[in-house]
Amino acid sequence: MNKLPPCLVWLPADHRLLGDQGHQMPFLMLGDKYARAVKVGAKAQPLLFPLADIGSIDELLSLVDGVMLTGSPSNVHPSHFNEEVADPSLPLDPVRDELTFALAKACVQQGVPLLGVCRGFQEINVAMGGSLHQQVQNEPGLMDHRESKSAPLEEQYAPSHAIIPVAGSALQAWAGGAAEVRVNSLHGQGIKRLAPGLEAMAHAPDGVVEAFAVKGAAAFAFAVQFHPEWRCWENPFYAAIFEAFGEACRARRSVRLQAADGPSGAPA
Ligand SMILES: N[C@@H](CCC(=O)NCCCC(=O)O)C(=O)O
Repeated sequence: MNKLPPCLVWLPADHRLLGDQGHQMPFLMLGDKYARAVKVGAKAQPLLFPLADIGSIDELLSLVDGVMLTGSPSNVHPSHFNEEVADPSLPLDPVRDELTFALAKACVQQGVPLLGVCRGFQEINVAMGGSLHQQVQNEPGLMDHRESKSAPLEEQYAPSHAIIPVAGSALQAWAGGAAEVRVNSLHGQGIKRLAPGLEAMAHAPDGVVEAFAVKGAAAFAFAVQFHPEWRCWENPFYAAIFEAFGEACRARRSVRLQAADGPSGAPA
């Protein structure tokens, strides 16, 4: 029996300047924990397409079985929801914005499994017509959803607040039917207006949307504001998210390989 090719998941890179002041160079970066969660949690092969641009999206999507939009210290540029930058000291990544907005919409249109995490969650919402609070902690009645940057990483990514799953949602199933589940929280931006094509799957105690599904999506199309990639193999809730994503990607691989073999199923 022929061995199946690996299940491939595209994770778009961050664009960052690294190096000493005055000698900084542009780098393309992907957080280890995102790639590791795809490999260990989804049992798929993480993939980078350096310098991928809007024009190459369709060609590159034909090569993969899923897309994961990761978190990042950079913010979605507020011009995408018609606002000026509130705090210019916070990092941006307009190159990433341009690719991921188009990529998220292409995944939904083409039925490519899509998982968004933190910044990726925010990107999908804005790409589909929603908006963000730029600094949730400054909004009356809302919590501070940021981490303590001086704390050890284990503390930064430890559960810090509860979320309440929406009854009947996929997130409630991933949480084993729990009425609430505790998650980590490392974000300053947050959903202000949920895009019309999205439906909330969970809220924080202050009402901030913490997870959503794409309405009527042909394939897996979910996003979460928290970080389930953090040691997902140690947390059944986080693990269930990546297991479901991996299953969706393997289903896509079957369809993709059949299409590559042609209508008769024989190699084209
Ligand atoms: N910058 C946005 C998104 C926050 C985010 O993705 N945090 C994680 C950064 C580090 C990591 O990749 O885990 C915001 O502040 O809302």
